[in-house]
Amino acid sequence: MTDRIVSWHASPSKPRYTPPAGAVDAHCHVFGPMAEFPFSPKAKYLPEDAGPDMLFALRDQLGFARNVIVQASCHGTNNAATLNGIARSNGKARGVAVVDPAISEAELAVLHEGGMRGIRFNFLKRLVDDAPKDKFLEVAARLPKGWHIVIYFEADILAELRPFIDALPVPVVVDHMGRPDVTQGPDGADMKAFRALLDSRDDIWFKATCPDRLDPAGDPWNAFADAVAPLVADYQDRVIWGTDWPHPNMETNIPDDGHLVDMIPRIAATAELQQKLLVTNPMRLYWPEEL
Ligand SMILES: O=C(O)c1cc(C(=O)O)oc(=O)c1
Repeated sequence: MTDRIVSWHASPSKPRYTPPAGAVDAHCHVFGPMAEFPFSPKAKYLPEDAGPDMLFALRDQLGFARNVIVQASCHGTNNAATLNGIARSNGKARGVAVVDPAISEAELAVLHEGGMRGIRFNFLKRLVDDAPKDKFLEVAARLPKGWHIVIYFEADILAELRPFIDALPVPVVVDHMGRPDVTQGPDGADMKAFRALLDSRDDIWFKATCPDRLDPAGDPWNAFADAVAPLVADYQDRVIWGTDWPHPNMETNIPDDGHLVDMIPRIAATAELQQKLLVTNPMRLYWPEEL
């Protein structure tokens, strides 16, 4: 591994769109700081430090109230950096862990105490060495009460993953909609397959995230808006939103986070949809005791 990557915008703009009170950035990460929380020896990228102070400053600038910090693959199965971010948030962050499937119930309870409310299974070959479905199913069956599974995969393996997803015994949240080709439009093959997945169970949720990763035409990401708005409207009670800051691996076309926030009214046109996307839905998953 060579140089450390800076994958985030140096001076994101102030968004024109103002999120509703209590809005949750429900997909973001922290990197390090490395001196305190070293990266995994198996990490596929080595980022510069992007710690909790930076995350919370961005949260405030963008007009959000809370964060869900998802353990990034560069930290492997050591969740210390993510737990540190949650601990320093004054109750304004919760998280999703990545665990060794052999983790004990006692260790899972410690993660729950630390604010974790789910675990992530990552199927992207460029990010992880292996994704053992049998072991994932085993640990999925013994999660703390109320937890869910976050799953990250690309559209071309959705068909192959269907039996595995069907067997997951808790609610499932799909990262970045399983990376559909948004240039196919709202009725393209990838969106059809993803809708079929959502129709197969009413406890499969998704993140309407990452125009920067999914729309090759770049900002203002018009194909993303066209393809995703109907999905948000049709499945409005099980969709959440996040910045994806600090945008792991984005070395070119790094998004302006203010512009990402300005995508929100384009995929959720009414105040009612925005309230569900940014407040009600993420609160149901991450702070249900407050509802
Ligand atoms: O597409 C990616 O490169 C990516 C990586 C990670 C991670 O490294 O955890 O998380 C994401 O949400 C997206």
